[in-house]
Amino acid sequence: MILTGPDIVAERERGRLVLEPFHPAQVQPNSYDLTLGPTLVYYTGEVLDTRAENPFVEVEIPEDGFVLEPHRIYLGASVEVIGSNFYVPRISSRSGAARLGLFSHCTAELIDIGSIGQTTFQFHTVEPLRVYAGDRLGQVAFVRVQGDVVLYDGKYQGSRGPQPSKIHHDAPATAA
Ligand SMILES: Nc1ccn([C@H]2C[C@H](O)[C@@H](COP(=O)(O)OP(=O)(O)OP(=O)(O)O)O2)c(=O)n1
Repeated sequence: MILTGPDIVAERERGRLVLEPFHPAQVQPNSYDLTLGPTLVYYTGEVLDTRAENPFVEVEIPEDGFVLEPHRIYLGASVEVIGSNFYVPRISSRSGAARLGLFSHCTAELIDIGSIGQTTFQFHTVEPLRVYAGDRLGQVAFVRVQGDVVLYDGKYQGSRGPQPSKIHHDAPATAA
């Protein structure tokens, strides 16, 4: 089950979920709009590698916007710090952005219960698309859980700004 907008407001007031900064205008019927922060990160290597640190550059989005190009992944961050020890936040594009061909995450939509931070958008665009810092491109919904809760304590805890992949830090899988 997904919290309604009024329940998101009430649960935030009870301290059961984090949405900071909070603006009532960003509350939607069953989600909260997420805003693009001022920086974007993209990788510079020709081939990305799951077992190595991938070089990247960080750019400030100019006042007149930054054009996202297809065939590239851009990492951005939500202005909002989000999370909950009681619900699972789930992020997605706002429909208005999706209607322009913008994917705001690259299949990583689930935020772990107990993970509190600025969400990393993984932007992928179908056509060249100009975006601006402050655009409300994403949204977060809060899903009720069932079962015992184990709070997240992973490598992206407390994220601020766009976070490149840290998958190369994973311990190698042991042979079966
Ligand atoms: N679009 C997303 C998806 C996830 N996260 C953050 C919150 C999640 O709680 C954390 C970890 O997500 P996953 O468990 O999906 O990622 P990994 O398994 O790679 O990381 P870990 O090993 O830390 O669990 O990353 C994020 O900021 N933005």
